[in-house]
Amino acid sequence: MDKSCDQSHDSLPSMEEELLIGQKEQMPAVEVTGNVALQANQDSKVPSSVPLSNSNVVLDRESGETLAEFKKPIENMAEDNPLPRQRTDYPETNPSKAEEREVNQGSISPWQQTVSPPKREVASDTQNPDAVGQTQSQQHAEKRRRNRLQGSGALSGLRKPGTRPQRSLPAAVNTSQKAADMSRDPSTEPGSLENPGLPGQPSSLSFVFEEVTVEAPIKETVHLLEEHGKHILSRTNAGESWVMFVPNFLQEDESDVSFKRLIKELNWQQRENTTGDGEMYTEPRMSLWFGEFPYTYSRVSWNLNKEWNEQVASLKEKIEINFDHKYNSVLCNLYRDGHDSIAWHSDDEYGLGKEPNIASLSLGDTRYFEMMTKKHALEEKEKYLPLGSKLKIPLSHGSLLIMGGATQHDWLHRVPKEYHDKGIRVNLTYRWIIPDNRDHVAK
Ligand SMILES: O=C(O)CCC(=O)C(=O)O
Ligand SMILES: [Fe+2]
Repeated sequence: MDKSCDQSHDSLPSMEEELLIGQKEQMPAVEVTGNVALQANQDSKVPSSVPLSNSNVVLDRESGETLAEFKKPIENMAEDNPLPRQRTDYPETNPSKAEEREVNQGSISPWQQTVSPPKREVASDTQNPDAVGQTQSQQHAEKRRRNRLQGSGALSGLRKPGTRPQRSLPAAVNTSQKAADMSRDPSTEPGSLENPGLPGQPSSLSFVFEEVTVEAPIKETVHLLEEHGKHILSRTNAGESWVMFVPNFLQEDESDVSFKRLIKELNWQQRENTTGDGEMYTEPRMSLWFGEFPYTYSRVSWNLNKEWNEQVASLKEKIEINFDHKYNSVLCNLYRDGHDSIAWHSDDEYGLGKEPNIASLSLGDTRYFEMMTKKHALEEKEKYLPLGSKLKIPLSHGSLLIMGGATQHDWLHRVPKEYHDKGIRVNLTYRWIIPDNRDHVAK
């Protein structure tokens, strides 16, 4: 266990709402431009057939030097990888296929349950056999009672802590338009209890209601974590989950130099991956692996790469000295702009051991790192953060985030796409591959 982490205070994360999140732009002195094609063609230095408009060129603002050029395959950039990099070590914690898709499409918790609405309901008390013999006020009271019961029944027992309640709102539908549709469903055939109109025709007196499940306009609870220090997230049967956040781990000038060097010197690659259904997709980011062992996550494998880049190695040493923890490998990620992302996953490969310690150093534009508890952890009793809520950590230029304890077992994390101007961001996630487990890195 990381000694320096044990020494630090176990403070709760800030409970501020998302509204308080402020963008602290810390743009290093580099410039990304997509207009080089135009300039190049005007200068006639580049053959016009070269499709440069599909690329980002990174310029050093001070020297004007080109640091790197990244191709942007727009057709692949539009979508995030369709499935998260979900590992299979702990199958009971994995969201189902359908849930995984939801996770990638939006901010719905993967364990959120959908309330199946009853197909149709008749909302006309005047046609209701139960209403016969009742006075008008009795009928109104009965109607209110039914509505109350119906309202509570729609959600009872189905919603788990932390999920957004789904409200079933009745939506009036045109009965004549729906007549053909209704005749296919015996329970809504006119004349049945559900639809007391005459057989063969919809009742002119009754309104046919269709229950539509809509997202309740209730904001998901999002906690912003931006305070320096160790934060205990949860305690479950698997143990304590914690993160250590050091917003200014590197000085500004050290961050700037590292950022430029990493962009320029690393042989960044955009990898192809495969979904659980066997569909190929291009990862929406660039990456590179350094380590004395090969590494496999999802269905992407990296060969061992012992030729450590000098800057990546010296940053590793700096973290090791400060936090008394050793790392023997690193997955480097480069997010070209806000369209690049990494989907919900946990770094829980067997080769990383039971309680992986992962040190994540960020350089360049600030991106939000989001965390949420896995399904199984929701059932646990002891907790600090309300399980099911989401955590947002602004990973800024020079910041360090260490994840430890049961975090990979009980929590998922991602860097979502952002649909406003975002510059390049480099992230180095240092890990320790247990030599004895190295042959089982792939699952
Ligand atoms: O870019 C980041 O901050 C996260 C990267 C990550 O989660 C990973 O490489 O496993
Ligand atoms: Fe990760």
